[in-house]
Amino acid sequence: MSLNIPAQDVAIEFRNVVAGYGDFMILNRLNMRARRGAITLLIGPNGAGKSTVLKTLFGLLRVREGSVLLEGQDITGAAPKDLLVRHGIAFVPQGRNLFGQLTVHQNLELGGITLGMKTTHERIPEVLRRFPRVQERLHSQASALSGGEQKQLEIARAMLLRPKVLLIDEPSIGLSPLVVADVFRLLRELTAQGTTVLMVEQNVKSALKISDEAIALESGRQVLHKQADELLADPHIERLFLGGAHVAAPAAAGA
Ligand SMILES: Nc1ncnc2c1ncn2[C@@H]1O[C@H](COP(=O)(O)OP(=O)(O)OP(=O)(O)O)[C@@H](O)[C@H]1O
Repeated sequence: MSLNIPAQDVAIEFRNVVAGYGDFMILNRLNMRARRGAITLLIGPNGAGKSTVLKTLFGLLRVREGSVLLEGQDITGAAPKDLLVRHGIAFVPQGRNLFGQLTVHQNLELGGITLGMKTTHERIPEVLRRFPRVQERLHSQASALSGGEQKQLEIARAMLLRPKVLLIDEPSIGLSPLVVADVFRLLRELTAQGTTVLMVEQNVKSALKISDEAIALESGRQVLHKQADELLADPHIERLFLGGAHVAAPAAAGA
């Protein structure tokens, strides 16, 4: 089951993608499409291959078969640096990914290293306007920031490159619900400006509330692709993250 996205609105497409670690394949002929300018949430049980989708898209895992397309262009086999610089795909992985000993400003400078210092310095104030908490801590050591501020800094650093697509893996880990709400709000703002977001998040119900669409994976295949609000209203929603999303819901009594 899949939502029908007109070809010109498809930002990301996986066509029959096989990818994995060593001899063990995690994505098993995965077909999926994510809409341009939308937040698409990847859900599914542990080990379904959600993070593997992001890593494959960012060129960290080799595509063994099939192809990956960005706005209709074949990007299969491209290196992470090219995906970032030439194709505008940014990746914010799980956990902490900052240079803790450096200041917030220095982390931003490093994020813009491929742009050159002049452009980076022009863009830093522009990006920081959307991240007031990060701006306040500009000259602090990155490791001194709270978990939420660090995650915001990672997103700010990715936004310096004005990516078309932001891949974000489990942004809520270790953050309080209020801070998570802040991070989610920020992602919403980014899509309002045309960025496409593909997110993996265990906090499924909160994430669905700010997502447009959701794709459920099981054993490296898409088993469902629906509007986020439709899923939220589904009384059997738990099956999506426990597995069994493809099993038809029991018919309501009298239906
Ligand atoms: N570096 C690695 N080397 C070998 N196997 C790996 C590696 N990373 C992940 N795997 C395995 O690949 C499978 C899919 O992992 P992936 O992280 O994509 O799952 P996921 O759907 O994101 O689930 P989770 O919610 O558990 O992170 C898992 O069985 C995992 O053990």
